[in-house]
Amino acid sequence: MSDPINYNAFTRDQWKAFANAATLPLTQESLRQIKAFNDRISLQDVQDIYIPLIHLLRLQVKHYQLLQRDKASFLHQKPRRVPFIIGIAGSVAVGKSTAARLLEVLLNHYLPNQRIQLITTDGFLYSNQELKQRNLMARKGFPESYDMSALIRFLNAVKGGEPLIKAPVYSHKVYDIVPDQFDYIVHPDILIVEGINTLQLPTNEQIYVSDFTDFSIYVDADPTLIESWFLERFELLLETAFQDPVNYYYPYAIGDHDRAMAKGRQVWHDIDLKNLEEYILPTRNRADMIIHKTFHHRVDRLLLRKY
Ligand SMILES: Nc1ncnc2c1ncn2[C@@H]1O[C@H](COP(=O)(O)OP(=O)(O)O)[C@@H](O)[C@H]1O
Ligand SMILES: CC(C)(COP(=O)(O)O)[C@@H](O)C(=O)NCCC(=O)O
Repeated sequence: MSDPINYNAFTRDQWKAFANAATLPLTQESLRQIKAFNDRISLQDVQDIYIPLIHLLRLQVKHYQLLQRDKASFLHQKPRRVPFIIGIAGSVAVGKSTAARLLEVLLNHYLPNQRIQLITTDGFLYSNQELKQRNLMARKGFPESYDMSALIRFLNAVKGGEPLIKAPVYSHKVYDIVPDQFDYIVHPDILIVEGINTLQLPTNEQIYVSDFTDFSIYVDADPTLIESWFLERFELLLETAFQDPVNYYYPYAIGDHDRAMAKGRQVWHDIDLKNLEEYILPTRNRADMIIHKTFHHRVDRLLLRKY
């Protein structure tokens, strides 16, 4: 497929040249934080791909904050910090949460005066109990499985500057919403919102998640590769989180390994790939930036919206 006309496309080598020569090196502590959440992340990718991206984001944030200040002055309002929201979209298992956490560490390192917080839209999925009642257990991740109006209210509260905002929490470990557990959003300057639906058009709402995001990133890869990342993660989870008797996949974790992997392939094919093809991929060309990954999660191309 040819590139859409409203994007500039860059190879990895072209993109890495945009790194600022005066960039501070990462400290041992930041490197430790990156390795702590995923020791397979390539530090070459951090250097070549993510550091130039942080510089671009720094420009975006600076101009956004100036614009908010000037707008308040035009409207004779008291200036206030309006959070800048970064949306990260893409398929299940493409690496959104890994990219989001990496950006969080790097933004903390390179923008030390800004308060950075991270949230995932999984928390706005209906609970398994609610999904079962609605006959949606096989549709987890599809648009109708999220409480989109709660997500929109949450984002509106963040932008509106409410002092303490609660966000529900989803656990991959138990495969469900965790009752009575919340993430607390407290006056962030930058909020990263990661989730498959951050670029999606709503089914019932008048407002989109993307009405609240100031820079959106779509993490892209060939579906065959994403399937292999999904199955690798599934296999790892069989040995770890799925061993918890309350986990949805527990019967597979304690049963025959081949049967469990066949289940993983079926879930990928019938649920997550279907969701990718029908609802996620069609949102790709709404992103400000598309990060394309190839084998071993190596980023090979980037597309940046021109206007
Ligand atoms: N940059 C990366 N380098 C190495 N492994 C990665 C990278 N990004 C993601 N992964 C691995 O790919 C799988 C899916 O990533 P994850 O961030 O959980 O995806 P998502 O949030 O999109 O579902 C995980 O096993 C994760 O460890
Ligand atoms: C909760 C999710 C919709 C979100 O996915 P994520 O991008 O966080 O991996 C997904 O992990 C999921 O549970 N999909 C339903 C089918 C399955 O993979 O079990």
